[in-house]
Amino acid sequence: MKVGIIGASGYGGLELIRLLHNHTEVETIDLFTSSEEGIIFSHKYTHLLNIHDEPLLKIENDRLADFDVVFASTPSGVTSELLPPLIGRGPKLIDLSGDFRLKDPSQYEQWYKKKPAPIHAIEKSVYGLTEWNETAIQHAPLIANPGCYPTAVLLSLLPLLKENLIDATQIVIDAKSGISGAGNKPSQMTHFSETNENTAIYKLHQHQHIPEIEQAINRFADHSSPITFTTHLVPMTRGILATSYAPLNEGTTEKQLIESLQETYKNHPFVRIIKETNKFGTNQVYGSNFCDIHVKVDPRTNRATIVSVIDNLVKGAAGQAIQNMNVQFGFDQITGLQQVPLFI
Ligand SMILES: NC(=O)C1=CN([C@@H]2O[C@H](COP(=O)(O)OP(=O)(O)OC[C@H]3O[C@@H](n4cnc5c(N)ncnc54)[C@H](OP(=O)(O)O)[C@@H]3O)[C@@H](O)[C@H]2O)C=CC1
Ligand SMILES: CC(=O)N[C@@H](CCC(=O)OP(=O)(O)O)C(=O)O
Repeated sequence: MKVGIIGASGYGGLELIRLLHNHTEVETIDLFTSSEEGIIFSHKYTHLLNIHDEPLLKIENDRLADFDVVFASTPSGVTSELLPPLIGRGPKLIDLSGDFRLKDPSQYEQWYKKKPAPIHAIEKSVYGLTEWNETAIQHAPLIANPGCYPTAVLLSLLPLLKENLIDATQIVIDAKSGISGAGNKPSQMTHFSETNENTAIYKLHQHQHIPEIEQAINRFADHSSPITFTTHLVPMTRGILATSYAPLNEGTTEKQLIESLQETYKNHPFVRIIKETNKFGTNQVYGSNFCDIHVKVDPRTNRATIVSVIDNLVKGAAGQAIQNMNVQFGFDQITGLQQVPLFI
């Protein structure tokens, strides 16, 4: 199949390239740019020498319409204009940005502070949390790939919320991300001298993933309480660790929590439930499409601590996008995504 990537030079784009090169069904990968047309890609990124020595292409709808699938990995506010004219013109569309995730356009305006996508396009888009929305993804013309934090949080919480094992009104989520989550554009926030030897909380109560997580909890687990969600930047390149705390509902045991997770994901190869562990961290999924989940009850407080880890660029972005492509095209979900984590 023929693949096009818009935003190829960004972190999500580079990860798509890395993973798609091992995909047995992919014949060609063409790379698009909004700012560096004609630049030889391997001159910009030496690690792609002898792999992508062709020039970057200008983004043009007629050209994009020829692909089987087009991935867009661009900043928010770009695909809301770029992709709607391509819906139904041929390629399956997979958007890694937040532009089509929120079903209520006023929420997008409020949290992203940008103009929302046209409502007809939002209505056609399907939320790409693969393990929870596979049937809809199969027929979707446009996939709204989930945010990195929501992927880690939702995969760990949805089974327990859906089965009413934990108190949905009292969820507190404390999440930490590596710096690649902020993309390749340098900023004050990601400057080495301000991130090295530092851990910082950011976007307190204002993070754009709050409404995305709440929307998905409502949709897939039928609870509508607001969540407390905080994000932290830690001095590492990749990885997200999300720790959620929730009181147990009457009668819930730790065994039930573990069994709920195991049962939910028994046929899902990328979600691993880690039963016993003293150490649980982002390096156990680094470079892979796994989401690992661990849950433990504190009998002193009767609260559950639910921890999950992903690689933000793989399961949190490019890997899940390719998993969704596999579902759309009827390939085995693991095709191209069997990388063993780079532990050390
Ligand atoms: N980094 C992460 O861990 C995750 C990111 N995301 C989301 O995925 C998207 C991409 O993220 P990421 O790769 O990190 O971002 P980057 O900033 O690293 O890359 C974005 C790329 O988009 C292209 N671009 C910029 N402006 C435009 C424009 N106006 N039109 C077309 N293309 C444009 C640029 O390439 P060029 O100048 O060549 O056009 C740039 O390289 C974002 O929306 C992000 O929020 C989602 C999950 C995780
Ligand atoms: C470390 C870091 O800055 N991470 C980004 C995650 C970006 C992302 O996935 O945002 P979208 O919803 O726009 O896709 C953030 O917290 O905003």
